[in-house]
Amino acid sequence: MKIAVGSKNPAKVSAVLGVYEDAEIISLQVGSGVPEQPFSDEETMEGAMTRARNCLIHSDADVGIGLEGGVVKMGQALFLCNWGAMATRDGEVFVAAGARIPVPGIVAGKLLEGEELGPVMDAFTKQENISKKEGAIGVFTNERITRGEMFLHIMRMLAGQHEYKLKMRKHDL
Ligand SMILES: O=P(O)(O)OP(=O)(O)OP(=O)(O)OC[C@H]1O[C@@H](n2cnc3c(O)ncnc32)[C@H](O)[C@@H]1O
Ligand SMILES: [Mg+2]
Repeated sequence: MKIAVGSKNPAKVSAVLGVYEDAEIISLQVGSGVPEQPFSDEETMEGAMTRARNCLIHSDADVGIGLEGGVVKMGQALFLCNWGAMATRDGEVFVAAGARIPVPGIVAGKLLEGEELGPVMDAFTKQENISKKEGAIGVFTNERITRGEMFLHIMRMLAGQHEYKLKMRKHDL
């Protein structure tokens, strides 16, 4: 099976590798069709789905994967929100969401002013490329859950839904 991932971000690509160890995996920079910083579940999920479909348009892969990070407002707090999508050649699209935690007020304030989480996290931690490494979720959970692990969880839910569908289809025959 050939799998195309719609991102070059190592935190995302490693999560796909973690589930599909034996597959041929390619990474492509594709459009998400949503703002760089999605601000709702709907927007973030749509970004993941568009990336997944774009992977099938721009490659000959059997399966396209889109992983997208955003934030969502709940009450007074902003929560990290992450979605994954898997598109297949027969037109199926599976989706799954990741674990969420609220971000500290100082970070939320910057995002509400229009800044992007990636650069805000780098400034906050005085480090570089946090979004490609442990991610915001890694920083704020003391690295008990890294961005890669969070996406790995999403990948398991995508792969599992795909497998279940194939299993059910076999039973129907
Ligand atoms: O190259 P791509 O695949 O776009 O990877 P990305 O790191 O930009 O990731 P997203 O577009 O999915 O995320 C949207 C924005 O939120 C940032 N972001 C999302 N989750 C993050 C996290 O856990 N840690 C740091 N930044 C994060 C990210 O850097 C972007 O500014
Ligand atoms: Mg991005």
